[in-house]
Amino acid sequence: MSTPEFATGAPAPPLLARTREVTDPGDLLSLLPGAGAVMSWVRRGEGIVGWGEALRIETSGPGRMTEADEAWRRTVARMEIDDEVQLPGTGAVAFGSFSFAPYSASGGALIVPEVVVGRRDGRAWVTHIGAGSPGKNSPGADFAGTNYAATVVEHDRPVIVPGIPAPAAPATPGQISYSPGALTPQAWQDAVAEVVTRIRGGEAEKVVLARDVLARAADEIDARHLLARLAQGYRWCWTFAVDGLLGATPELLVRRTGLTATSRVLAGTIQRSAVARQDAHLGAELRASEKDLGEHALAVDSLLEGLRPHCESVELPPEPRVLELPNVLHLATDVVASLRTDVPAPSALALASALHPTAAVGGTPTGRSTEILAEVEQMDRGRYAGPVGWIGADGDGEWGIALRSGMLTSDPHLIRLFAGCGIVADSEPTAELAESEAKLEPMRWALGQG
Ligand SMILES: C=C(O[C@H]1C=CC=C(C(=O)O)[C@@H]1O)C(=O)O
Repeated sequence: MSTPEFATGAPAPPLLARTREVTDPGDLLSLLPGAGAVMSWVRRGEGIVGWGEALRIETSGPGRMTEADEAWRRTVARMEIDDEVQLPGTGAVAFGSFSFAPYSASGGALIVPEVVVGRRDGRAWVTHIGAGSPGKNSPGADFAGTNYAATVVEHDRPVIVPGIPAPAAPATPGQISYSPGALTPQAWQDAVAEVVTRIRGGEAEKVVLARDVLARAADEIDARHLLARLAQGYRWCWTFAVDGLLGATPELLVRRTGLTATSRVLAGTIQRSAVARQDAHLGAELRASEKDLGEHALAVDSLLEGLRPHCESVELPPEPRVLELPNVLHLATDVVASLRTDVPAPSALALASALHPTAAVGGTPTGRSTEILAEVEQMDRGRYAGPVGWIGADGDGEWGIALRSGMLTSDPHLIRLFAGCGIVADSEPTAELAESEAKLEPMRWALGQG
């Protein structure tokens, strides 16, 4: 399978994207073939999965998202799009993920898969993307190399599209052993204490401090096993996979649908107790916690600051609500905004670029807090806590914040897991370590056998 790459300044090869409605293909994630890169943006059974690489756009540096956005626009302008379904996620689609830090060696990538399968509001579709040579432009075009067998509904008559048999079920990774990443748990607690001292000294108001943990598996790690588990256990999160980064995030940086932008801001956390019925009081406790409300307000403010210049109106509830996940409860605010009509609307990716990093993953003020976390964490976060999601040909798309995630490495037995916690003046190192453990739980669970 070829993986064309091009510098963002170079002309993109012309591509043809063809979308057809199909009968329901069942669980989207179980369609992912074993070999090669897999892509996912799935929540509660809906969304898109993709595989193969028709095109890859790689960028780096502070302009990594805006450059990718421009390269995508140029690519789309030269594409031929034959889309009979016309829903968000149909037609030409690129999955993407971008580093948290501007100068991270991880940079960012937009990947156009060869095959995308999606489901939304009870309708399902398959998109094939390939070289748009003249012979492939006819309605009955043959997409060589297609590896998805689908029943396409054309003129109300099912037509079988040739393909290879359904993929075999992914293998479990076997026994897992964990070891500290950049900092041991004790060293990370010391780092939390240092950040608290710096915050009390007036250097910043809030700093989100992250840690990494290495998970080594006895057998090779199959991303599809992790994705299936995450989607099963964390249905209300977005189960994502792009370029080796995968996870189940509860936080939506921005979704653009036409002139509407929506966002789900999370900050302020309480761990759930092992016994669900002992949880009843936790939501009220979280909603009354001055520390958590303060952390949350800063995250909302940072989002609004980035969003307002692009909007005619912004709506949000006066108080955060409590979002219940299997491992933690979060304070959550859903924001809905109408984009300006007097200027061309920024794409979903351009909006993600304008909003990243919010104080849910960076801190307040943004500049100083991100300097502090870079000094104290002693690691490159890579793509963790950066924007992850997808963009369509019209600029609509969804970008989450890559939380509750792991990055596959060149060693097929090794994955690097991440979790971070908002640190404010009255944070307590032991409590923050426990909170980070709770945030690692989805990925630990996904690696498990159960
Ligand atoms: C940085 C993470 O979570 C953020 C999102 C929700 C709640 C958070 C908190 O309470 O600290 C964090 O701001 C993470 O999961 O790695």
